[in-house]
Amino acid sequence: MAGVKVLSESSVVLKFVPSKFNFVNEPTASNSDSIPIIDFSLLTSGNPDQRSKVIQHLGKACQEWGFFILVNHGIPENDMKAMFEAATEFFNMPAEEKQQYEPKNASDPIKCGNFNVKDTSNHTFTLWRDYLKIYVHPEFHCPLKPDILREALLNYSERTRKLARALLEAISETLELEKGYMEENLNLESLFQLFAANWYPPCPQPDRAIGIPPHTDHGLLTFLIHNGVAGLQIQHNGDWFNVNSPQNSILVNTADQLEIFSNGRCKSVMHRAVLNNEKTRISIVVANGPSPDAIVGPAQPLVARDGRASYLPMKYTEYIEKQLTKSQFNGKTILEQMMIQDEK
Ligand SMILES: O=C(O)CCC(=O)C(=O)O
Ligand SMILES: [Fe+2]
Repeated sequence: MAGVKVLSESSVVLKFVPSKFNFVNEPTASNSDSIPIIDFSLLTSGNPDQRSKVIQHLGKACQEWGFFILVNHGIPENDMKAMFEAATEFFNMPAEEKQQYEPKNASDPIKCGNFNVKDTSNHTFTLWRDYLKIYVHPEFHCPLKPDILREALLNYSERTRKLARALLEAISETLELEKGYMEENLNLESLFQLFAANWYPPCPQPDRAIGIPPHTDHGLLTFLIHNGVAGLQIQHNGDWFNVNSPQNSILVNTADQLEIFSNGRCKSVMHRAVLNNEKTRISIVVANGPSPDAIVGPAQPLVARDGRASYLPMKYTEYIEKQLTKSQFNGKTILEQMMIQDEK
């Protein structure tokens, strides 16, 4: 498990992508001025008029895009920097040190390596990315090295957890659910948090490989920050868009459990990470889900309003397990399997 980073830094200059990475990519994406931007500070300290406008805007962002750029979110820049530093130190450690985290079971709390997936024609390929994934809540796990990782991660997971709960409360309001309904039903006090650091080295043929192919995330809300190198693309009404975000913003996407809970109102956005041939891209991702034990189905008041449930309920841990063990890039996604077709 030498990893893509080692491969890209070896003394042999790579001109072509080795065949195991080959993935037929359709990298075309446009820029858009309409990707929603949400000012978090107006939710917490705006006047009532400002606040109700942000709530409206937030509801629209979740329903139409399943994605928004969060600014003035209150997480100090230094806390984000600390995460990039710790992740860089981790990826820079010798292979022997990282080897202990090579995945043995899909549910191991700390994993690192690179990832093989199957494309739609059942052909296996490797992603142009090294990753580190850690379960950080309700149980906190952390590699012993590098030393700086533990404190940075404890702090960042706590801050993002608070932010996730505040945003979910606001989203609950956009769904016109009673205050506390989502908190209680999904037991957000013990919300599940998965931390991931993604390392995408420069790629000699960026359109012959991919960082992460199109997928949706399994939780409620995913937070992503990156080192200033673009690469995230999202799908909207069938077209792909580049996400160009202001410095220090957090990219937030609505994920599968929120689509299910909202009975289809919030959209779990399809997204992918593309490569470039110049710069290493690093992304720091926190996936926030319901409590692992929560049974997630459409919220009852919404089912009553709609006259039907559009998704089947499932325990969240089972959902994660299904997604981890079945390649979602091949055939029906787990989310599609949960949908109840309209009887017409
Ligand atoms: O690095 C990115 O831009 C995308 C990461 C991502 O989608 C994920 O980790 O689920
Ligand atoms: Fe993702």
